Amino acid sequence: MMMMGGRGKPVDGIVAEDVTVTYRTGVTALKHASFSVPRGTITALVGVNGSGKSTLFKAIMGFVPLAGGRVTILGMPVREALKKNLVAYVPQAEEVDWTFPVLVEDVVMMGRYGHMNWLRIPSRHDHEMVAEALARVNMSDFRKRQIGELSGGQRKRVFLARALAQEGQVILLDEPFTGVDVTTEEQIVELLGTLRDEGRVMLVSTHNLGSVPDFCDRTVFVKGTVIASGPTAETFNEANLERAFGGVLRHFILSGQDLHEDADPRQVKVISDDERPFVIYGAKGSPAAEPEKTDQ
Ligand SMILES: Nc1ncnc2c1ncn2[C@@H]1O[C@H](COP(=O)(O)OP(=O)(O)OP(=O)(O)O)[C@@H](O)[C@H]1O
Repeated sequence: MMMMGGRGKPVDGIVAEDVTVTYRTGVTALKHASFSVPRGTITALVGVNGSGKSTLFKAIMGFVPLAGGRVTILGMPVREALKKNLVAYVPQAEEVDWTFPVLVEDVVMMGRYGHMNWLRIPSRHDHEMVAEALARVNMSDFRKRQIGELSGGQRKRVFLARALAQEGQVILLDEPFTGVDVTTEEQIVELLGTLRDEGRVMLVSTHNLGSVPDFCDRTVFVKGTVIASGPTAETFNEANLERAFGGVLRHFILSGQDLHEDADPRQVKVISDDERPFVIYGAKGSPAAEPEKTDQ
């Protein structure tokens, strides 16, 4: 069944309208930011360090008070969506205390807490959901391992499994590809594609610009506010990249024509302001097609 708004309009996944966030220090990290993330899409959140990506996540998670504007999730205020366990968060590696002695399956079970009563005694269904989530990220064999013993990519997959076990309809992923090998990245991208087809909402912050046109239907460019957002095919262009990363990137060559002969054809070449070329990896060519709206 398609979720409908008051006037019969389909309800978007995440809608941020005119959002302003000012920290207690007086720093305004986001000013008048507006964008929407439709259901059944993967949306990239891109911008330089300090541009406000994490702040935007915090606003969606209800972690910071808004100085202005509003955020709705699946047509509900943030508080209500959180209460209903609809929002799952896959954190950056730095936000987690890896020395804390906890097993992989316990981390994933945390995703079930919101579904349990205050005694937090897992039911058979909870155990099944944990096993299924671990299987979906290919981490079943690691379920009895301490989280601290895992590689960066394995840790990411465990937190993705926690989001799956939570049955989050809105999944926020903060830098899921940092410290991850190519195979894990491919597995995560494939899983995100499946979750998209299930009609979930995914917002992914990433510094891996090259892969954005590859797997993100939409892109939100952040620089103290949302400077552009929309289908990747329309927004992921040199003008917006220049506006968001200007000073850092001078050229963004998608054509591949200027690439070295022996370069990987999937490379996208970027030349930084100080003329030092660096390369980020990803496909050139056509961005992911806009998926058809699913009736769910
Ligand atoms: N808790 C806080 N208190 C005060 N200022 C903060 C706080 N968190 C972030 N800021 C400031 O808000 C601005 C945006 O920071 P934010 O962490 O949202 O950026 P980001 O785009 O996520 O950066 P990165 O890519 O490095 O993770 C920065 O100027 C930062 O210094």
